[in-house]
Amino acid sequence: MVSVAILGAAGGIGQPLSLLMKLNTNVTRLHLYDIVNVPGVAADISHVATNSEVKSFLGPSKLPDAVTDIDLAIIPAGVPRKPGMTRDDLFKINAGIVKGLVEAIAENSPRAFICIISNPVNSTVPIAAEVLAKKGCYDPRRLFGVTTLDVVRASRFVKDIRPKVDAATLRVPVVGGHSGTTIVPLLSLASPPVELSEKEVEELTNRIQFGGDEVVKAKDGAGSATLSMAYAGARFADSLIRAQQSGVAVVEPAFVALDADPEGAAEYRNLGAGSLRFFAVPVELGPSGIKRIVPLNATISTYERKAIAVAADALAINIDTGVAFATPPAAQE
Ligand SMILES: NC(=O)c1ccc[n+]([C@@H]2O[C@H](COP(=O)([O-])OP(=O)(O)OC[C@H]3O[C@@H](n4cnc5c(N)ncnc54)[C@H](O)[C@@H]3O)[C@@H](O)[C@H]2O)c1
Ligand SMILES: O=C(O)C[C@H](O)C(=O)O
Repeated sequence: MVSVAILGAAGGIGQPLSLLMKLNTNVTRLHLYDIVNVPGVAADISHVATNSEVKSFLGPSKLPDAVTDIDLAIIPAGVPRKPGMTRDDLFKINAGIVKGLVEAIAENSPRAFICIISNPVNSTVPIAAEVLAKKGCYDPRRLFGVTTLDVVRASRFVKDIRPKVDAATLRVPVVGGHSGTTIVPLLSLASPPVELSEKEVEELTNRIQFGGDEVVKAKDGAGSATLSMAYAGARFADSLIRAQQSGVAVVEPAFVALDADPEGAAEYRNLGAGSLRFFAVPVELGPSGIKRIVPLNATISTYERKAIAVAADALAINIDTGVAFATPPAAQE
């Protein structure tokens, strides 16, 4: 029995993500919540011939029911970028949306896994952590910023310059955060290994860091990545569900609290994460969420080390911004 709530289910990501979760045969109940249009989305998806039940929840008065008795909440609610905007420009609107949704989850399903897609992930995840802590139900092993799209892009973009590579099985670790230069692909640790020149590494790194901008530009005012994000979000959710159900180790990247596994985090702290509370790392998932932060067990290049240092400076600001929003400085005393 796996009950999943998608909050923001009528949106560009929410709709295809809801469909993909309806196709997931491990899901038994699907709660679709939005502040607009969600009855139609739910009615439509409910006709797909899989065994799960689909229920629609429209508007804030239905939010508590939408998040009652759920195992997993996926949050793509909020505004997307338009050309010329950074993800941080979305903070003003999305911070409050994420805060309200996570409060409702904490009150009604305090043990649910929470996957946050809403940008800026580098700040919305710290907001969620603060909200959960205030509600007395924060477990760092159960809260995830979804960064799967970054590794999906990394695999695909390598394929673009090395056509013989299998994009579906190539794995490139991506660490740091989820915006611009906070996204740090570790191409030297691609598995299976890929030989790349210095110039290729620089160009690929830049493309992976700014892959989101390619889509924002191409959509020309109509939003940002939705379909590839729905694929990435469904992949992450499926990994989480499989790990919980079967106990089989599944590794995925995510932007998580490093204190979910202080021992596993040590290597990343030495590589440049320093004292940051949150960082994107590969995590091994198990029945209770994060089982461990997976070590790289390898030496990264000087270029990658420098990129992590750049990422860490920006991330410190993003994380502080999120924490200060959820717990204003006067209240932190
Ligand atoms: N983590 C990632 O890799 C990643 C990738 C792509 C997009 N995103 C982010 O995901 C978010 C959603 O993008 P989109 O393209 O689906 O946007 P969208 O505008 O198409 O959809 C957002 C949906 O959220 C709903 N919504 C707004 N306020 C809400 C509230 N308080 N409660 C519930 N639902 C609410 C809207 O009604 C809408 O249906 C954006 O912030 C975007 O930047 C993240
Ligand atoms: O680029 C964006 O604003 C959306 C998302 O974070 C992405 O990486 O595609």
